[in-house]
Amino acid sequence: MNIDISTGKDRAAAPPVLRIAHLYKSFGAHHVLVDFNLELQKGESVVVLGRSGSGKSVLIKCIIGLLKPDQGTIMVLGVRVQDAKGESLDQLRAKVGFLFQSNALYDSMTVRENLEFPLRRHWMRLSREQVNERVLEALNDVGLAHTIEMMPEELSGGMRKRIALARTLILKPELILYDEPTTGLDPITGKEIIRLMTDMQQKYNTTSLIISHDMNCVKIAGKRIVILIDGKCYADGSYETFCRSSDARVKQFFE
Ligand SMILES: Nc1ncnc2c1ncn2[C@@H]1O[C@H](COP(=O)(O)OP(=O)(O)OP(=O)(O)O)[C@@H](O)[C@H]1O
Repeated sequence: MNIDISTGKDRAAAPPVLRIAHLYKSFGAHHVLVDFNLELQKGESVVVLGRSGSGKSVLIKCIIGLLKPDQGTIMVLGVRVQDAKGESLDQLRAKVGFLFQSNALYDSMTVRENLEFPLRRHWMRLSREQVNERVLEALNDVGLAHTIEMMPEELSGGMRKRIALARTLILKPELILYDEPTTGLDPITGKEIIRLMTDMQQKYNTTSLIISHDMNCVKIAGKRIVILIDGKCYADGSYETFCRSSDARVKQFFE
């Protein structure tokens, strides 16, 4: 049996939410991802840790279909991302949430309108009342119901990150991809965001893939950590295991 360290479940029992097999991506002679492999089961939270320029963003862009891999397979919820087009790509995108490093809020829209936007795009059949309920639930989840009529520019960086998280959660995604979620935040606010992410992951039993080089993020959110070195999954384990590692390339992150 292949037991998952974060959920205690047999990895082989259910199909993975995300399966990346033999992924290669180069830019000219620069080989960024070289036979990268990773599987995430439902409910898992995995942090991909890597130095600046190691290929974390390239990895996430390949997963969401923004970059085309040179070789390999990326399966998200049973769909091969490289083959998904039109309606099937749209359906897949509704099930995968993405928290951008920049938050990507619309500055000309209120918080309410920012949250309604993805709902209107993917859940067109919801009534006005249902939309209101979903917006309020998402805002309550992140503790910011009082900001509903505010503009993004009136919010602090930490609040904007929370609103961006609420906007991701509103579609109740099965998989959430986080791109450096603590960038630009002070360490205390950063920790609050990570705790909120882990609370939400438990509440909705979502699967999370977080790319980061913030060790607070790794410690709090990463029950399972994958270290990206030389374009590969160099090591896969827990924070505690890596803290005890004698491998110099692992130790450089955990010392
Ligand atoms: N579109 C592109 N064209 C050419 N090279 C690219 C492109 N996108 C990324 N790269 C290169 O791929 C490498 C990995 O970039 P990537 O943005 O994935 O790093 P990262 O691990 O996310 O770094 P950071 O933590 O600093 O954000 C870099 O050397 C980068 O210059």
